[in-house]
This record gives sequence, C-alpha cells and structure tokens, in this order.
Amino acid sequence: MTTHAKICGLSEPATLDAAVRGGASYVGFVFFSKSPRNVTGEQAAMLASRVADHVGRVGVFVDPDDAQVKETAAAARLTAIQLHGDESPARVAAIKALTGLDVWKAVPVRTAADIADARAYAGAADLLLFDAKPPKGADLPGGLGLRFDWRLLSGYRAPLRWGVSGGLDAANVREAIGVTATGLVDVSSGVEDRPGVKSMAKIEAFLKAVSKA
Ligand SMILES: O=C(O)c1ccccc1N[C@@H]1O[C@H](COP(=O)(O)O)[C@@H](O)[C@H]1O
Repeated sequence: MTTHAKICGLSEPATLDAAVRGGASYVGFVFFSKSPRNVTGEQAAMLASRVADHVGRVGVFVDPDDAQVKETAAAARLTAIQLHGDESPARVAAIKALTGLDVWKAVPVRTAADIADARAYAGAADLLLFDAKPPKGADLPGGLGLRFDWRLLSGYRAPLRWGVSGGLDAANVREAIGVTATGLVDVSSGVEDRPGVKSMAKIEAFLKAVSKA
C-alpha cells in the first residue's frame, strides 16, 4: 500500500520545492497568527503557484470564520482545508459547503475514546487527521512535535479516510506506518531546524523514509 506524505508549515520556495521534488502528495500552509509557520494568503498564493496540480495544497486553520477560510482558499488555490481547532461536525460540514473543498478534521488524541469519538465526523469531514493532544495551556493546537500512542490506531476500522500526524520525523515514521497501517502521514516540526524553519535535508530524509516503509 502506498503511504502518502504531507509536509506542512511551508513558507519558503526552496523547502516547498524540496517537498514536491521528494514526492510529497500534499504541501501544507498554516494560517494561524500565533504559529511560527503562519503565512498570509498572498504568501501562500505565491508558494502555491510553484506547485504542480497533482500535489494537494492544504490550508491549516484554527476555528476560522467564513470570510477567512473562503478568501484564503481562493487566493492560495487550496485543494483541502485542515481544521485544527474545536470545530464541531456541523461547523466542518458548513465549511465544506462554503468552500466546496475536501475538509480534513484534526482530532487530538490521548486515549482510545478520543479516536472512537471522532466517528461523529463521518458524513461531515472527508478525512480524519489524528494528532497528539496538546498540553493544557499550549499556545498552539498542533505543530508541537508531540506524538501519541500509535498502538491506539492498530487495527482501526475507519468510517472515512484518515491519517497520522504529531511528532513524526525521518527516524520514527517507518514505525508509525508499521503500527498504524495508515495511508497518510503528516509532518511539520520533525522536518525543521527550529520552529518555523524547515530543513531541505530533513524533508528529503522524511520522504525517503516514507517511500521505503
Ligand atoms: O504547525 C503549526 O504551527 C500549527 C498551528 C496550528 C495548528 C496546527 C499546526 N500544525 C499541524 O500540527 C500537526 C502536527 O505537527 P508536528 O509534526 O507535530 O509539528 C500537523 O498536522 C501540522 O500541520
């Protein structure tokens, strides 16, 4: 089975190009002002213009309002919206109707119940993205380099497409794929030299590790 990779939090042409060259199926742009990876719609549009059509362009939002998500999606030619806040199934469905795009719902995971509860998004989201639950009081809901217990997803019977994120890097992604049998892995801080600064070498190593898994 092919495992697709998403390289998220891109903000520079050189590292975006490295992700595409290395075979990423998706590139991700973060639209959240508190994030060190935050980009404007204009920056994302410039980056998106470098990407061939077969590579998905995912915009990461945290509880966005209608105007933010609609205007940014159009400006950056997004193909999918990743919702990384407290969006309810109804809000996810409304954003899907508003944009007409694929909508990915990030699900914070600490326990098996977190995974079971995500079934509520069937019929609303197109994909569930399981990520580690951030500690209380964290500034960001994602992009923290934290992983959860992947064994919670072993044998998971999904009601919709799904993927794994949170604390992945070139050294551990093979194990994550082996344990979960996921078809999608998503990384941000694991391919950085420091928060918000992507590394071409780490992106290449990550994508090589995924292709060998
Ligand atoms: O990356 C961010 O700054 C970010 C901000 C707000 C919401 C989500 C964010 N990142 C997403 O978090 C996961 C896991 O990231 P990591 O690999 O553990 O650093 C990933 O989907 C990022 O897109």
